[in-house]
Amino acid sequence: MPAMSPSRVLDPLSAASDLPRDARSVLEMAARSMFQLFAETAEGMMVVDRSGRVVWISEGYKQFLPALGLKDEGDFVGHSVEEVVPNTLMHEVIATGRPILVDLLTNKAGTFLVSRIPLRDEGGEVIGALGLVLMAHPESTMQPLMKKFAMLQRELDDARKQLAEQRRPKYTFASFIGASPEAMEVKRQARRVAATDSTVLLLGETGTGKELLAHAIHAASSRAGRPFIGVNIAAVPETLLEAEFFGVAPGAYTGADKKGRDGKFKLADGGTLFLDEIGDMPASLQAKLLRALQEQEIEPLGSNQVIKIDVRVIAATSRDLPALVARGQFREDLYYRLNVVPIRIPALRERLGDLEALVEALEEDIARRSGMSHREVAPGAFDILRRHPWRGNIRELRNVLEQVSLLTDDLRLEARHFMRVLPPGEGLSAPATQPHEAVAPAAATGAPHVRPLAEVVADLERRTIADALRATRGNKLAAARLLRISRATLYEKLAAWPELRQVS
Ligand SMILES: Nc1ncnc2c1ncn2[C@@H]1O[C@H](COP(=O)(O)OP(=O)(O)OP(=O)(O)O)[C@@H](O)[C@H]1O
Repeated sequence: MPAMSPSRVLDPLSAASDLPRDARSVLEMAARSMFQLFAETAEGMMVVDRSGRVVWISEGYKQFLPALGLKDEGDFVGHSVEEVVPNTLMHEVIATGRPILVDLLTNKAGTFLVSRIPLRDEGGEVIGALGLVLMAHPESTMQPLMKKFAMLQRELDDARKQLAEQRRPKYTFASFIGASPEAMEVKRQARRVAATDSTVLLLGETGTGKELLAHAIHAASSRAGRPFIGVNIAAVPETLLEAEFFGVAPGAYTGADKKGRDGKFKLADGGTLFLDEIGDMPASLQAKLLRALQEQEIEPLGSNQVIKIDVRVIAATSRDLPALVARGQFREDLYYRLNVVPIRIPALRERLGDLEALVEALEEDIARRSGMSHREVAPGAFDILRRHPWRGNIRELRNVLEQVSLLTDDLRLEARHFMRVLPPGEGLSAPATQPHEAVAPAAATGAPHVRPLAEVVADLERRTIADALRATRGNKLAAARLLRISRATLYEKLAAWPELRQVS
């Protein structure tokens, strides 16, 4: 059977017959040159008729004949394509009229990246098909690409796993240690609210376990399989808060944020958003937050589109919100919107019945994490622990246990060990240290007792920050201004002295 000329096979664009002659000839030329281009650039090309018989092959295709066990073109053209090309799907393309644009064909000649396109007559009926070998042996040519792809895929899987790990609730109700009536009441209220979708307001001094409880509520809710996203409002600079909450639309900024960025509300979609230190929410953003809570929709910065979200909010504060409302520093409507289910977590000094269980659990956790041996706290030491005011609550208790464990190798922690880190009369109301107090006469020797400089400086810093917080009635932004430091720096310092967060 003679090879068919390309123009007969590809009678171009029957639909163009009613075009002006010029336009029609341009289209015909285009079709012909496309055919020419494919024939020359593809590694090989063949045309089969409607019965699946090969009617034409390109020069390039001839290179594959020996590997197919054929001597020359005569052994190929005129034969059924299924007979000469094992595993071909050309007949399927003819039967369905649907192209297979990219496929891998493997047979005795090797593996080929191929493309198969049906050919139609003027009436649209399939009259044959065109087969292209785009790439021979792609497994070797594309191996570096495949390797890179596999590596990127692995990295993506790892990152996804890590993210899921981070978003998985860290704590459950079992992590909230305490069996005192006060602790049991907190757990009862939290369990009850976990079964609903209500907004929760957790109230309590710093370190009482508000964040822990927020995780536990999320873990016990129907949203447990979705993200838990936390934002510490006080720790984010005011100018960045809006973007942090609501996200940034693509193109709103140049540079790093050009592509846009999802805000915490969007990231928490379907799950729980924990707003820590809600009392520090700047007035400028309170209205926007109220709208997000009420309408369950947000508007990313630089966009004029609203996005629907489905987020359960758990807010927390150690500050006196009604007092902030009374002073006009917190919107009343936002306060009522947040105060749907308030849960007050008692301070550690109000539930000293839990002290032993907490010490036991925290000691175990410290030993596990640090690799140090497990320490036992002697009964006598508990007298001291019970007398301490614990302004930093369970976080402070944990820090004290950690400090004492580091100071001694003794497996039993006695009162004397704790006395080294819990000085008697410890209290924030003590008068501010004057610089000369760094050198005080040592009672026994009469020689001056010189304290390490870093200790004295830290002490002074702590008291000055406490003074600033007292002067501003706990308003951290105002305190930072008084101290002429940034809000972020103030929060860094407060992380070291959490008990100061209560000062107001
Ligand atoms: N009932 C508890 N049982 C065990 N550990 C607790 C308990 N409460 C708090 N903790 C531990 O104390 C530390 C402080 O808790 P958390 O961060 O939840 O307090 P917070 O009230 O959110 O503090 P802040 O107001 O300063 O953010 C954490 O290490 C937490 O695991």
